[in-house]
Amino acid sequence: MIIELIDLTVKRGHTLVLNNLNAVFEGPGLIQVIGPNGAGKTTLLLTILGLIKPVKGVVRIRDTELKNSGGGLRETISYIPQKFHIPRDAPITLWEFVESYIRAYEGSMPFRSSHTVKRRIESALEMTGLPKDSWGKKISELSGGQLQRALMARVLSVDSEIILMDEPLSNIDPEGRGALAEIIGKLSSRKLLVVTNHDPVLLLPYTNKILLLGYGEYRYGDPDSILSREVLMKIYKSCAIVFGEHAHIADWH
Ligand SMILES: Nc1ncnc2c1ncn2[C@@H]1O[C@H](COP(=O)(O)OP(=O)(O)OP(=O)(O)O)[C@@H](O)[C@H]1O
Repeated sequence: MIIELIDLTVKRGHTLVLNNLNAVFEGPGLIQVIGPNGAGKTTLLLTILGLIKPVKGVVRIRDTELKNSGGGLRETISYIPQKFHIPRDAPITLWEFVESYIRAYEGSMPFRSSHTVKRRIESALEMTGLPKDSWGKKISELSGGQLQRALMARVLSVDSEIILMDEPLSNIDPEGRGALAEIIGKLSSRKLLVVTNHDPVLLLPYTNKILLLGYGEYRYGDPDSILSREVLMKIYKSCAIVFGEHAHIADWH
């Protein structure tokens, strides 16, 4: 799968967030999208999803095998949002939260047995480290980190070719972060993942390219070229703390 961003220019209100952005995300592989708060990471994902209309330029999503085929490919995208509001009185359990995603995602596909669906839900919940005694809990009673894992479980339970993840590790404790990073890494060998992040280090071993956004500016390339002292200091300014030849991003997110 390929996502092409061509002259992509996006405004939120009167703010120019993305300015003439050109990049090609090619899968399978992991693309990290980094940048300071408000740089446009979420905006980019929403634009790829077609939820925000660019003022100029286009997003093209196509299959490497079916060049220029177009049409219908948006169904192959899953999305993990950064914020997910659950009404306090929502009656749905964690199990049903994942199940409903499979049913919605595969609504138009041939009927699958409840047994297969059950196995996929169990496996997705286990993979994300959600304990069995939480599976029957109301989704509104989960902690922020558990909800983040539940969102990941939903995506793992289906087989989309492209997955957009908005800060999937941000609410997770350090041990869980390592485990989820490993899951993300494994997925990236089969799928195209576009992951926004504030700290690129954990996912670095799996990362093909990094897109660094910086208020209308951007840099796109191999991790080595983007995580260089010069590039980070240009975008993060005083928050890029330099230790010898290395730069560290101190981001207040
Ligand atoms: N609904 C909205 N209406 C108007 N402007 C918005 C809206 N949502 C975001 N913005 C603005 O768009 C710009 C980019 O926001 P976005 O959420 O894409 O940044 P981000 O890089 O994801 O930030 P963060 O790291 O804080 O999650 C910011 O200036 C923000 O204030």
